[in-house]
Amino acid sequence: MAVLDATGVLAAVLAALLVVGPFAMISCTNGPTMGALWWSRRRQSYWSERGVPTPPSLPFVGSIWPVMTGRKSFAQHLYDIADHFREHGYCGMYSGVQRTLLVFDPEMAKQILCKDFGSFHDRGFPTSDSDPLSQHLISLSGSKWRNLRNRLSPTFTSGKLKLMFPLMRDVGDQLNATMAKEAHKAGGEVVHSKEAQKADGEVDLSALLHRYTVDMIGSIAFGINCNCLVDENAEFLAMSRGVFTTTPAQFLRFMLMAIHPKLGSLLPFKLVFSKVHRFFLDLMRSTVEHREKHEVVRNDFVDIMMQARDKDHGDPDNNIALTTEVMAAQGFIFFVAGLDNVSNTVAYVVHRMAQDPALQQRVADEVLAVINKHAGEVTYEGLKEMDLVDRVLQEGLRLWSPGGLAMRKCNKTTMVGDVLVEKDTNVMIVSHCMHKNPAIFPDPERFDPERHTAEARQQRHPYAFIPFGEGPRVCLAERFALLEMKLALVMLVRDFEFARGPRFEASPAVDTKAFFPRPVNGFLVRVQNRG
Ligand code: HEM
Repeated sequence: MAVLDATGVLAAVLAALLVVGPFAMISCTNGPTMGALWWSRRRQSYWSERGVPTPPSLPFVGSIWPVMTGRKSFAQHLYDIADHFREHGYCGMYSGVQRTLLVFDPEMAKQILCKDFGSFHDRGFPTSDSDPLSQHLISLSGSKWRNLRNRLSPTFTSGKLKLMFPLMRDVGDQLNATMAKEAHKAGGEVVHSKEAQKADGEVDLSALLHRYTVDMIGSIAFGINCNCLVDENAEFLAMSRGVFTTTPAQFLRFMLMAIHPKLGSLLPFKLVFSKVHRFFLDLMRSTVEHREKHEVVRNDFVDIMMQARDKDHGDPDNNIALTTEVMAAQGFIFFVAGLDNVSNTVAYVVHRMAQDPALQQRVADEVLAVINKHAGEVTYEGLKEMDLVDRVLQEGLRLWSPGGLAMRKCNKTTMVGDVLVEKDTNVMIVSHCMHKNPAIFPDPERFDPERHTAEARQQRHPYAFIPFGEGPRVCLAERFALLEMKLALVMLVRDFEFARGPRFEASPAVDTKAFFPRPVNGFLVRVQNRG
Protein backbone atom coordinates (compact mmCIF):
# COMPACT_ATOMS: atom_id res chain seq x y z
CA MET A 1 0.00 0.00 0.00
CA ALA A 2 2.46 2.64 1.12
CA VAL A 3 5.50 2.61 -1.13
CA LEU A 4 7.85 5.10 0.41
CA ASP A 5 10.96 6.68 -1.09
CA ALA A 6 12.86 9.88 -0.39
CA THR A 7 9.76 11.95 -1.09
CA GLY A 8 7.80 9.66 1.18
CA VAL A 9 10.26 10.27 3.99
CA LEU A 10 9.74 13.97 3.38
CA ALA A 11 6.02 13.42 3.72
CA ALA A 12 6.59 11.50 6.95
CA VAL A 13 8.60 14.39 8.32
CA LEU A 14 5.82 16.74 7.20
CA ALA A 15 3.28 14.53 8.94
CA ALA A 16 5.32 14.57 12.12
CA LEU A 17 5.76 18.33 11.90
CA LEU A 18 2.06 18.77 11.28
CA VAL A 19 1.26 16.87 14.42
CA VAL A 20 4.11 17.89 16.66
CA GLY A 21 4.81 21.30 15.11
CA PRO A 22 1.88 23.24 16.47
CA PHE A 23 2.64 22.03 19.96
CA ALA A 24 6.32 22.82 19.51
CA MET A 25 5.46 26.34 18.44
CA ILE A 26 3.19 26.83 21.36
CA SER A 27 6.07 25.64 23.49
CA CYS A 28 7.48 29.13 23.14
CA THR A 29 4.43 30.19 25.03
CA ASN A 30 4.88 27.14 27.37
CA GLY A 31 1.65 26.59 29.41
CA PRO A 32 -0.52 25.13 26.63
CA THR A 33 2.36 22.92 25.47
CA MET A 34 2.75 21.40 28.87
CA GLY A 35 -0.98 20.79 28.79
CA ALA A 36 -0.79 19.12 25.39
CA LEU A 37 2.15 16.97 26.46
CA TRP A 38 0.28 15.96 29.59
CA TRP A 39 -2.79 15.08 27.47
CA SER A 40 -0.68 12.98 25.09
CA ARG A 41 1.07 11.18 27.94
CA ARG A 42 -2.25 10.63 29.68
CA ARG A 43 -3.68 8.94 26.57
CA GLN A 44 -0.50 6.90 26.21
CA SER A 45 -0.66 5.58 29.75
CA TYR A 46 -3.91 3.74 28.95
CA TRP A 47 -2.33 0.29 28.66
CA SER A 48 0.16 0.55 31.52
CA GLU A 49 -2.69 1.59 33.86
CA ARG A 50 -4.40 -1.69 32.93
CA GLY A 51 -1.30 -3.85 33.30
CA VAL A 52 -1.00 -4.51 29.55
CA PRO A 53 2.66 -4.53 28.36
CA THR A 54 3.60 -1.98 25.67
CA PRO A 55 6.71 -0.94 23.74
CA PRO A 56 8.11 2.57 24.39
CA SER A 57 6.17 5.43 22.77
CA LEU A 58 6.87 9.06 21.82
CA PRO A 59 4.50 11.91 22.72
CA PHE A 60 1.90 12.45 19.93
CA VAL A 61 3.61 9.87 17.65
CA GLY A 62 3.13 6.79 19.83
CA SER A 63 4.89 3.54 18.91
CA ILE A 64 5.02 4.04 15.12
CA TRP A 65 8.10 6.24 14.63
CA PRO A 66 10.04 3.61 12.58
CA VAL A 67 7.04 3.43 10.20
CA MET A 68 6.73 7.21 9.93
CA THR A 69 10.39 7.51 9.02
CA GLY A 70 10.16 4.70 6.45
CA ARG A 71 12.62 2.46 8.30
CA LYS A 72 10.11 -0.38 8.58
CA SER A 73 6.87 -1.37 6.96
CA PHE A 74 3.79 -1.07 9.16
CA ALA A 75 3.29 -4.84 9.17
CA GLN A 76 6.95 -5.63 9.93
CA HIS A 77 6.96 -3.16 12.80
CA LEU A 78 3.91 -4.83 14.33
CA TYR A 79 5.46 -8.28 13.86
CA ASP A 80 8.59 -7.13 15.72
CA ILE A 81 6.55 -5.70 18.60
CA ALA A 82 4.44 -8.86 18.84
CA ASP A 83 7.54 -11.10 18.74
CA HIS A 84 8.98 -9.19 21.66
CA PHE A 85 5.88 -9.94 23.79
CA ARG A 86 5.22 -13.40 22.30
CA GLU A 87 5.06 -15.26 25.63
CA HIS A 88 2.36 -12.88 26.85
CA GLY A 89 -0.06 -13.58 23.98
CA TYR A 90 -1.01 -9.90 23.62
CA CYS A 91 0.32 -6.38 24.13
CA GLY A 92 -0.73 -2.76 23.66
CA MET A 93 0.66 -0.01 21.42
CA TYR A 94 -0.25 3.49 20.23
CA SER A 95 -0.63 4.98 16.74
CA GLY A 96 -0.31 8.62 17.71
CA VAL A 97 -2.48 8.70 20.80
CA GLN A 98 -4.85 5.98 19.51
CA ARG A 99 -4.64 2.72 21.41
CA THR A 100 -4.31 -0.65 19.68
CA LEU A 101 -4.34 -4.12 21.20
CA LEU A 102 -2.10 -6.65 19.40
CA VAL A 103 -3.25 -10.26 19.88
CA PHE A 104 -1.18 -13.35 19.08
CA ASP A 105 -2.77 -15.98 21.29
CA PRO A 106 -4.91 -18.45 19.27
CA GLU A 107 -7.74 -18.64 21.82
CA MET A 108 -8.04 -14.84 22.07
CA ALA A 109 -7.90 -14.65 18.26
CA LYS A 110 -10.79 -17.11 18.06
CA GLN A 111 -12.85 -15.06 20.47
CA ILE A 112 -12.33 -11.81 18.54
CA LEU A 113 -12.64 -13.16 15.00
CA CYS A 114 -15.47 -15.58 15.61
CA LYS A 115 -17.09 -16.16 19.03
CA ASP A 116 -17.53 -12.44 19.84
CA PHE A 117 -17.67 -11.24 16.23
CA GLY A 118 -20.67 -9.08 17.23
CA SER A 119 -18.28 -6.90 19.27
CA PHE A 120 -15.58 -6.77 16.57
CA HIS A 121 -17.32 -6.72 13.20
CA ASP A 122 -15.49 -3.77 11.61
CA ARG A 123 -11.91 -2.88 10.72
CA GLY A 124 -12.40 0.79 11.52
CA PHE A 125 -11.11 2.01 8.14
CA PRO A 126 -12.73 5.25 7.03
CA THR A 127 -14.88 5.34 3.89
CA SER A 128 -16.03 8.51 2.20
CA ASP A 129 -18.76 9.30 -0.33
CA SER A 130 -16.38 11.69 -2.11
CA ASP A 131 -13.90 8.81 -2.60
CA PRO A 132 -15.98 6.08 -4.30
CA LEU A 133 -13.11 3.60 -4.49
CA SER A 134 -13.00 3.59 -0.67
CA GLN A 135 -16.42 1.88 -0.50
CA HIS A 136 -15.20 -1.70 -0.76
CA LEU A 137 -15.60 -4.84 1.36
CA ILE A 138 -12.36 -4.39 3.25
CA SER A 139 -13.32 -0.90 4.50
CA LEU A 140 -17.10 -0.99 4.82
CA SER A 141 -18.61 -1.30 8.29
CA GLY A 142 -21.66 -2.66 10.08
CA SER A 143 -24.80 -3.52 8.20
CA LYS A 144 -23.51 -2.08 4.89
CA TRP A 145 -20.58 -4.50 4.99
CA ARG A 146 -22.85 -7.41 6.01
CA ASN A 147 -25.31 -6.59 3.25
CA LEU A 148 -22.62 -6.45 0.56
CA ARG A 149 -20.72 -9.49 1.85
CA ASN A 150 -23.92 -11.59 1.75
CA ARG A 151 -24.50 -10.55 -1.84
CA LEU A 152 -20.90 -11.16 -2.98
CA SER A 153 -20.20 -14.38 -1.04
CA PRO A 154 -21.55 -16.62 -3.86
CA THR A 155 -18.70 -15.39 -6.13
CA PHE A 156 -16.23 -18.09 -5.07
CA THR A 157 -18.30 -21.14 -4.11
CA SER A 158 -16.89 -24.51 -5.34
CA GLY A 159 -19.59 -24.64 -8.04
CA LYS A 160 -18.66 -21.17 -9.34
CA LEU A 161 -14.94 -21.96 -9.25
CA LYS A 162 -15.52 -25.06 -11.33
CA LEU A 163 -17.37 -22.99 -13.92
CA MET A 164 -14.54 -20.42 -13.95
CA PHE A 165 -11.78 -23.01 -14.20
CA PRO A 166 -11.52 -23.12 -18.04
CA LEU A 167 -10.92 -19.34 -18.00
CA MET A 168 -8.34 -19.77 -15.27
CA ARG A 169 -6.58 -22.57 -17.14
CA ASP A 170 -6.22 -20.34 -20.21
CA VAL A 171 -4.25 -17.90 -18.06
CA GLY A 172 -2.26 -20.83 -16.63
CA ASP A 173 -1.36 -22.01 -20.16
CA GLN A 174 -0.21 -18.50 -20.99
CA LEU A 175 1.96 -18.45 -17.85
CA ASN A 176 3.63 -21.64 -19.02
CA ALA A 177 4.22 -20.25 -22.52
CA THR A 178 5.60 -16.96 -21.21
CA MET A 179 7.91 -18.76 -18.77
CA ALA A 180 9.41 -20.64 -21.71
CA LYS A 181 9.97 -17.35 -23.57
CA GLU A 182 11.36 -15.51 -20.53
CA ALA A 183 13.82 -18.28 -19.77
CA HIS A 184 14.88 -18.31 -23.41
CA LYS A 185 15.41 -14.51 -23.32
CA ALA A 186 17.46 -14.89 -20.15
CA GLY A 187 19.81 -17.24 -21.98
CA GLY A 188 18.43 -20.48 -20.62
CA GLU A 189 17.43 -21.86 -24.04
CA VAL A 190 14.98 -23.99 -22.13
CA VAL A 191 12.75 -24.64 -25.05
CA HIS A 192 15.41 -26.15 -27.23
CA SER A 193 18.07 -28.05 -25.37
CA LYS A 194 19.47 -28.40 -21.91
CA GLU A 195 23.00 -28.57 -23.27
CA ALA A 196 22.68 -25.20 -24.99
CA GLN A 197 21.95 -23.52 -21.68
CA LYS A 198 24.19 -20.57 -20.94
CA ALA A 199 25.66 -19.67 -17.59
CA ASP A 200 22.81 -17.62 -16.18
CA GLY A 201 19.32 -18.49 -17.48
CA GLU A 202 17.68 -16.72 -14.53
CA VAL A 203 14.10 -15.49 -14.45
CA ASP A 204 12.48 -13.17 -11.91
CA LEU A 205 9.52 -15.24 -10.75
CA SER A 206 8.05 -12.37 -8.77
CA ALA A 207 7.65 -10.17 -11.87
CA LEU A 208 6.41 -13.03 -14.04
CA LEU A 209 3.80 -14.17 -11.53
CA HIS A 210 2.66 -10.58 -10.98
CA ARG A 211 1.71 -10.54 -14.67
CA TYR A 212 -0.12 -13.86 -14.18
CA THR A 213 -2.18 -12.50 -11.27
CA VAL A 214 -3.13 -9.32 -13.15
CA ASP A 215 -4.34 -11.38 -16.12
CA MET A 216 -6.21 -13.70 -13.76
CA ILE A 217 -8.07 -10.96 -11.87
CA GLY A 218 -8.77 -9.15 -15.15
CA SER A 219 -10.35 -12.28 -16.59
CA ILE A 220 -12.24 -13.45 -13.50
CA ALA A 221 -13.28 -10.12 -12.01
CA PHE A 222 -13.75 -7.96 -15.11
CA GLY A 223 -14.14 -10.48 -17.91
CA ILE A 224 -11.39 -8.95 -19.99
CA ASN A 225 -8.06 -10.08 -21.35
CA CYS A 226 -5.43 -7.80 -19.81
CA ASN A 227 -2.68 -9.33 -21.95
CA CYS A 228 0.05 -8.72 -19.38
CA LEU A 229 1.69 -12.13 -19.80
CA VAL A 230 1.97 -11.55 -23.54
CA ASP A 231 2.84 -7.86 -23.46
CA GLU A 232 5.10 -6.45 -20.74
CA ASN A 233 3.92 -2.94 -21.62
CA ALA A 234 0.19 -3.66 -21.26
CA GLU A 235 -1.77 -0.76 -19.76
CA PHE A 236 -3.17 -2.98 -17.04
CA LEU A 237 0.30 -3.72 -15.76
CA ALA A 238 1.04 -0.02 -15.31
CA MET A 239 -2.30 0.44 -13.53
CA SER A 240 -1.67 -2.51 -11.24
CA ARG A 241 1.63 -0.91 -10.22
CA GLY A 242 -0.22 2.38 -9.64
CA VAL A 243 -2.44 0.61 -7.12
CA PHE A 244 0.61 -0.05 -4.95
CA THR A 245 2.27 3.34 -5.42
CA THR A 246 1.73 6.22 -3.05
CA THR A 247 2.55 9.88 -3.62
CA PRO A 248 3.89 11.96 -0.71
CA ALA A 249 0.46 13.58 -0.41
CA GLN A 250 -1.25 10.21 -0.18
CA PHE A 251 1.35 8.99 2.28
CA LEU A 252 0.70 12.07 4.39
CA ARG A 253 -2.98 11.21 4.41
CA PHE A 254 -2.19 7.59 5.29
CA MET A 255 -0.01 8.64 8.22
CA LEU A 256 -2.54 11.17 9.47
CA MET A 257 -5.22 8.51 9.32
CA ALA A 258 -2.99 6.23 11.41
CA ILE A 259 -2.67 9.02 13.97
CA HIS A 260 -6.32 9.96 13.82
CA PRO A 261 -8.80 8.81 11.14
CA LYS A 262 -10.67 12.12 11.05
CA LEU A 263 -7.48 14.11 10.42
CA GLY A 264 -6.64 12.09 7.32
CA SER A 265 -10.08 12.09 5.79
CA LEU A 266 -10.26 15.92 6.04
CA LEU A 267 -7.58 16.22 3.36
CA PRO A 268 -8.93 16.97 -0.12
CA PHE A 269 -7.34 14.12 -2.09
CA LYS A 270 -8.05 10.48 -2.58
CA LEU A 271 -6.17 7.40 -1.40
CA VAL A 272 -5.32 6.24 -4.92
CA PHE A 273 -3.92 8.17 -7.88
CA SER A 274 -6.62 9.97 -9.82
CA LYS A 275 -5.38 8.30 -13.03
CA VAL A 276 -5.76 4.84 -11.45
CA HIS A 277 -9.05 5.95 -9.93
CA ARG A 278 -10.46 6.98 -13.31
CA PHE A 279 -9.13 3.84 -14.98
CA PHE A 280 -11.07 1.52 -12.66
CA LEU A 281 -14.25 3.58 -12.83
CA ASP A 282 -14.14 3.74 -16.65
CA LEU A 283 -13.32 0.05 -16.91
CA MET A 284 -16.29 -0.99 -14.77
CA ARG A 285 -18.60 1.45 -16.56
CA SER A 286 -17.68 0.17 -20.03
CA THR A 287 -17.81 -3.49 -18.94
CA VAL A 288 -21.31 -3.07 -17.47
CA GLU A 289 -22.55 -1.11 -20.52
CA HIS A 290 -21.16 -3.72 -22.89
CA ARG A 291 -22.83 -6.58 -21.02
CA GLU A 292 -26.15 -4.80 -20.84
CA LYS A 293 -26.11 -3.90 -24.53
CA HIS A 294 -25.04 -7.33 -25.76
CA GLU A 295 -26.70 -9.38 -23.01
CA VAL A 296 -23.40 -11.09 -22.20
CA VAL A 297 -23.48 -13.65 -19.37
CA ARG A 298 -20.09 -14.85 -18.13
CA ASN A 299 -20.79 -16.20 -14.63
CA ASP A 300 -18.05 -14.02 -13.22
CA PHE A 301 -17.78 -11.35 -10.56
CA VAL A 302 -19.28 -8.56 -12.69
CA ASP A 303 -22.32 -10.75 -13.44
CA ILE A 304 -22.82 -11.47 -9.75
CA MET A 305 -22.68 -7.76 -8.92
CA MET A 306 -25.07 -6.85 -11.75
CA GLN A 307 -27.58 -9.46 -10.59
CA ALA A 308 -27.28 -8.19 -6.99
CA ARG A 309 -27.70 -4.59 -8.21
CA ASP A 310 -30.94 -5.47 -10.00
CA LYS A 311 -32.33 -6.82 -6.74
CA ASP A 312 -31.35 -3.66 -4.81
CA HIS A 313 -34.12 -2.46 -2.57
CA GLY A 314 -34.86 -1.70 1.04
CA ASP A 315 -33.58 0.61 3.72
CA PRO A 316 -30.63 2.73 2.42
CA ASP A 317 -29.16 2.82 5.93
CA ASN A 318 -28.66 -0.95 5.88
CA ASN A 319 -28.23 -1.43 2.18
CA ILE A 320 -25.44 -0.32 -0.08
CA ALA A 321 -26.62 0.49 -3.57
CA LEU A 322 -24.47 -1.25 -6.17
CA THR A 323 -23.81 1.78 -8.33
CA THR A 324 -21.11 1.51 -11.00
CA GLU A 325 -18.75 3.32 -8.60
CA VAL A 326 -19.39 0.81 -5.80
CA MET A 327 -18.90 -2.07 -8.26
CA ALA A 328 -15.63 -0.48 -9.43
CA ALA A 329 -14.52 -0.26 -5.79
CA GLN A 330 -14.97 -4.03 -5.38
CA GLY A 331 -13.01 -4.74 -8.59
CA PHE A 332 -10.33 -2.33 -7.41
CA ILE A 333 -9.96 -4.08 -4.04
CA PHE A 334 -9.51 -7.40 -5.84
CA PHE A 335 -6.49 -5.78 -7.46
CA VAL A 336 -5.14 -4.59 -4.11
CA ALA A 337 -5.83 -7.82 -2.20
CA GLY A 338 -5.23 -10.32 -4.97
CA LEU A 339 -1.94 -9.53 -6.74
CA ASP A 340 1.27 -9.46 -4.65
CA ASN A 341 -0.19 -11.83 -2.05
CA VAL A 342 -0.69 -14.54 -4.60
CA SER A 343 2.26 -13.92 -6.93
CA ASN A 344 4.93 -13.64 -4.25
CA THR A 345 3.67 -16.65 -2.29
CA VAL A 346 4.00 -18.89 -5.37
CA ALA A 347 7.35 -17.29 -6.27
CA TYR A 348 8.57 -17.85 -2.70
CA VAL A 349 7.57 -21.54 -2.80
CA VAL A 350 9.38 -22.15 -6.11
CA HIS A 351 12.38 -20.28 -4.73
CA ARG A 352 12.40 -22.58 -1.66
CA MET A 353 12.09 -25.66 -3.88
CA ALA A 354 15.07 -24.43 -5.93
CA GLN A 355 17.09 -24.91 -2.72
CA ASP A 356 15.67 -28.38 -2.07
CA PRO A 357 15.87 -30.56 -5.22
CA ALA A 358 14.50 -33.64 -3.40
CA LEU A 359 11.33 -31.78 -2.38
CA GLN A 360 11.02 -30.29 -5.88
CA GLN A 361 11.22 -33.80 -7.35
CA ARG A 362 8.51 -35.10 -5.00
CA VAL A 363 6.22 -32.24 -5.99
CA ALA A 364 6.93 -32.83 -9.70
CA ASP A 365 6.25 -36.57 -9.29
CA GLU A 366 2.86 -35.83 -7.76
CA VAL A 367 1.99 -33.26 -10.44
CA LEU A 368 2.95 -35.55 -13.33
CA ALA A 369 1.23 -38.61 -11.85
CA VAL A 370 -2.08 -36.76 -11.36
CA ILE A 371 -1.93 -35.14 -14.81
CA ASN A 372 -1.30 -38.59 -16.31
CA LYS A 373 -4.30 -39.97 -14.47
CA HIS A 374 -6.42 -37.19 -16.00
CA ALA A 375 -5.51 -38.00 -19.62
CA GLY A 376 -2.62 -35.54 -19.70
CA GLU A 377 -4.81 -32.55 -18.77
CA VAL A 378 -4.60 -30.08 -15.89
CA THR A 379 -8.14 -30.31 -14.52
CA TYR A 380 -10.05 -28.82 -11.60
CA GLU A 381 -10.55 -32.31 -10.13
CA GLY A 382 -6.87 -33.17 -10.65
CA LEU A 383 -5.71 -30.06 -8.77
CA LYS A 384 -7.89 -31.07 -5.84
CA GLU A 385 -6.07 -34.42 -5.67
CA MET A 386 -2.61 -32.80 -5.38
CA ASP A 387 -2.00 -33.01 -1.67
CA LEU A 388 1.73 -32.17 -1.56
CA VAL A 389 1.24 -29.18 -3.89
CA ASP A 390 -1.37 -27.96 -1.44
CA ARG A 391 0.94 -28.44 1.54
CA VAL A 392 3.97 -26.67 0.03
CA LEU A 393 1.70 -23.69 -0.66
CA GLN A 394 0.39 -23.73 2.92
CA GLU A 395 3.99 -23.75 4.14
CA GLY A 396 4.71 -20.83 1.79
CA LEU A 397 1.78 -18.93 3.30
CA ARG A 398 3.11 -19.63 6.80
CA LEU A 399 6.67 -18.49 6.13
CA TRP A 400 6.18 -15.75 3.54
CA SER A 401 3.11 -14.56 5.48
CA PRO A 402 1.33 -12.29 2.98
CA GLY A 403 -1.73 -11.96 5.24
CA GLY A 404 -0.01 -11.68 8.60
CA LEU A 405 -2.54 -9.29 10.15
CA ALA A 406 -6.31 -9.25 10.68
CA MET A 407 -7.60 -5.87 11.83
CA ARG A 408 -10.70 -5.10 13.86
CA LYS A 409 -12.21 -2.20 15.82
CA CYS A 410 -14.10 -2.99 19.02
CA ASN A 411 -17.69 -1.76 18.74
CA LYS A 412 -18.87 -3.12 22.13
CA THR A 413 -16.82 -3.36 25.34
CA THR A 414 -15.97 -7.04 25.79
CA MET A 415 -13.77 -9.18 28.04
CA VAL A 416 -11.25 -11.06 25.85
CA GLY A 417 -9.19 -13.57 27.84
CA ASP A 418 -8.19 -11.51 30.86
CA VAL A 419 -8.22 -8.14 29.04
CA LEU A 420 -11.18 -5.80 29.09
CA VAL A 421 -11.32 -4.45 25.52
CA GLU A 422 -13.22 -1.17 25.56
CA LYS A 423 -15.33 0.16 22.71
CA ASP A 424 -13.29 2.02 20.05
CA THR A 425 -10.07 0.11 20.77
CA ASN A 426 -8.26 -0.97 17.59
CA VAL A 427 -7.39 -4.66 17.61
CA MET A 428 -4.87 -6.44 15.37
CA ILE A 429 -4.58 -10.20 15.30
CA VAL A 430 -0.90 -10.74 14.49
CA SER A 431 -1.20 -14.17 12.88
CA HIS A 432 2.38 -13.87 11.58
CA CYS A 433 3.59 -14.13 15.19
CA MET A 434 1.59 -17.34 15.75
CA HIS A 435 2.86 -18.76 12.44
CA LYS A 436 6.46 -18.28 13.61
CA ASN A 437 5.97 -19.33 17.21
CA PRO A 438 8.38 -22.24 17.97
CA ALA A 439 5.95 -23.58 20.59
CA ILE A 440 3.42 -24.10 17.77
CA PHE A 441 5.76 -24.71 14.81
CA PRO A 442 9.06 -26.12 16.14
CA ASP A 443 12.16 -24.85 14.29
CA PRO A 444 9.88 -22.26 12.66
CA GLU A 445 12.21 -21.08 9.86
CA ARG A 446 12.50 -24.61 8.41
CA PHE A 447 10.39 -25.12 5.25
CA ASP A 448 8.46 -28.30 6.05
CA PRO A 449 5.22 -29.23 4.27
CA GLU A 450 4.66 -32.05 6.82
CA ARG A 451 3.34 -29.36 9.19
CA HIS A 452 0.16 -29.28 7.11
CA THR A 453 -0.92 -32.94 7.03
CA ALA A 454 -4.41 -33.62 8.42
CA GLU A 455 -2.84 -35.18 11.56
CA ALA A 456 -0.54 -32.22 12.18
CA ARG A 457 -3.45 -29.80 11.76
CA GLN A 458 -5.55 -31.73 14.24
CA GLN A 459 -2.84 -31.45 16.86
CA ARG A 460 -2.73 -27.66 16.97
CA HIS A 461 -5.23 -24.97 17.87
CA PRO A 462 -7.47 -24.26 14.84
CA TYR A 463 -6.63 -20.53 15.08
CA ALA A 464 -2.84 -21.05 15.28
CA PHE A 465 -2.56 -20.99 11.47
CA ILE A 466 -4.89 -18.45 9.83
CA PRO A 467 -3.23 -16.99 6.71
CA PHE A 468 -6.62 -15.87 5.34
CA GLY A 469 -8.00 -14.60 8.66
CA GLU A 470 -11.04 -16.36 10.12
CA GLY A 471 -14.69 -15.98 11.07
CA PRO A 472 -17.41 -14.12 9.15
CA ARG A 473 -14.85 -11.62 7.77
CA VAL A 474 -12.39 -14.23 6.52
CA CYS A 475 -10.83 -13.53 3.08
CA LEU A 476 -13.67 -13.55 0.56
CA ALA A 477 -11.48 -15.23 -2.05
CA GLU A 478 -9.62 -17.88 -0.01
CA ARG A 479 -10.73 -20.79 -2.22
CA PHE A 480 -10.06 -18.84 -5.41
CA ALA A 481 -6.60 -17.74 -4.21
CA LEU A 482 -5.63 -21.31 -3.31
CA LEU A 483 -6.80 -22.62 -6.68
CA GLU A 484 -5.01 -19.82 -8.53
CA MET A 485 -1.75 -20.52 -6.66
CA LYS A 486 -2.04 -24.27 -7.22
CA LEU A 487 -2.63 -23.79 -10.92
CA ALA A 488 0.41 -21.51 -11.25
CA LEU A 489 2.68 -23.91 -9.37
CA VAL A 490 1.50 -26.89 -11.41
CA MET A 491 1.97 -25.04 -14.72
CA LEU A 492 5.55 -24.20 -13.72
CA VAL A 493 6.62 -27.49 -12.15
CA ARG A 494 5.09 -29.63 -14.92
CA ASP A 495 7.57 -28.41 -17.56
CA PHE A 496 10.45 -26.68 -15.79
CA GLU A 497 13.10 -27.34 -13.18
CA PHE A 498 14.32 -24.61 -10.89
CA ALA A 499 17.77 -24.21 -9.37
CA ARG A 500 20.06 -21.65 -7.76
CA GLY A 501 21.70 -19.35 -10.30
CA PRO A 502 24.56 -16.85 -9.93
CA ARG A 503 22.30 -14.12 -8.53
CA PHE A 504 20.30 -16.39 -6.24
CA GLU A 505 19.65 -14.92 -2.77
CA ALA A 506 18.99 -17.65 -0.19
CA SER A 507 17.18 -15.15 2.06
CA PRO A 508 15.89 -12.43 -0.24
CA ALA A 509 15.87 -8.91 1.20
CA VAL A 510 12.30 -7.72 1.80
CA ASP A 511 11.15 -4.19 0.88
CA THR A 512 10.76 -2.34 4.18
CA LYS A 513 8.40 0.18 2.60
CA ALA A 514 5.78 -2.08 1.04
CA PHE A 515 2.61 -2.94 2.97
CA PHE A 516 2.53 -6.56 1.76
CA PRO A 517 5.87 -8.44 1.83
CA ARG A 518 7.81 -7.92 -1.39
CA PRO A 519 11.34 -9.07 -2.33
CA VAL A 520 13.57 -6.07 -3.13
CA ASN A 521 15.35 -7.83 -6.00
CA GLY A 522 12.54 -10.18 -6.99
CA PHE A 523 12.87 -13.96 -6.77
CA LEU A 524 15.60 -14.84 -9.25
CA VAL A 525 15.93 -18.54 -10.04
CA ARG A 526 17.58 -20.48 -12.81
CA VAL A 527 15.14 -22.31 -15.08
CA GLN A 528 15.57 -25.25 -17.42
CA ASN A 529 13.40 -27.77 -19.17
CA ARG A 530 12.23 -30.65 -17.01
CA GLY A 531 14.27 -33.57 -18.28
C1 HEM B 1 -2.48 -15.53 -0.89
C2 HEM B 1 -3.53 -14.82 -1.14
C3 HEM B 1 -4.37 -14.09 -0.11
C4 HEM B 1 -4.20 -13.98 1.25
C5 HEM B 1 -3.09 -14.58 2.11
C6 HEM B 1 -5.31 -13.18 1.74
C7 HEM B 1 -5.49 -12.85 3.07
C8 HEM B 1 -6.54 -12.09 3.54
C9 HEM B 1 -6.72 -11.72 4.92
C10 HEM B 1 -5.76 -12.07 6.07
C11 HEM B 1 -7.86 -11.00 5.00
C12 HEM B 1 -8.45 -10.40 6.28
C13 HEM B 1 -9.29 -11.44 6.97
C14 HEM B 1 -9.80 -11.02 8.31
O1 HEM B 1 -9.81 -9.83 8.62
O2 HEM B 1 -10.20 -11.92 9.10
C15 HEM B 1 -8.43 -10.91 3.67
C16 HEM B 1 -9.59 -10.25 3.35
C17 HEM B 1 -10.06 -10.10 2.07
N1 HEM B 1 -9.50 -10.62 0.91
FE1 HEM B 1 -7.90 -11.83 0.80
N2 HEM B 1 -6.11 -12.85 0.69
C18 HEM B 1 -5.58 -13.37 -0.46
C19 HEM B 1 -6.08 -13.27 -1.74
C20 HEM B 1 -7.20 -12.56 -2.09
C21 HEM B 1 -7.71 -12.43 -3.44
C22 HEM B 1 -7.09 -13.10 -4.67
C23 HEM B 1 -8.81 -11.63 -3.37
C24 HEM B 1 -9.74 -11.21 -4.46
C25 HEM B 1 -9.84 -11.77 -5.63
C26 HEM B 1 -9.02 -11.29 -1.96
C27 HEM B 1 -10.07 -10.53 -1.49
C28 HEM B 1 -10.27 -10.22 -0.16
C29 HEM B 1 -11.39 -9.41 0.31
C30 HEM B 1 -12.46 -8.76 -0.56
C31 HEM B 1 -11.27 -9.34 1.71
C32 HEM B 1 -12.19 -8.60 2.67
C33 HEM B 1 -13.27 -9.53 3.22
C34 HEM B 1 -14.27 -8.83 4.12
O3 HEM B 1 -13.92 -7.95 4.90
O4 HEM B 1 -15.45 -9.21 4.04
N3 HEM B 1 -8.02 -11.87 -1.22
N4 HEM B 1 -7.60 -11.60 2.79
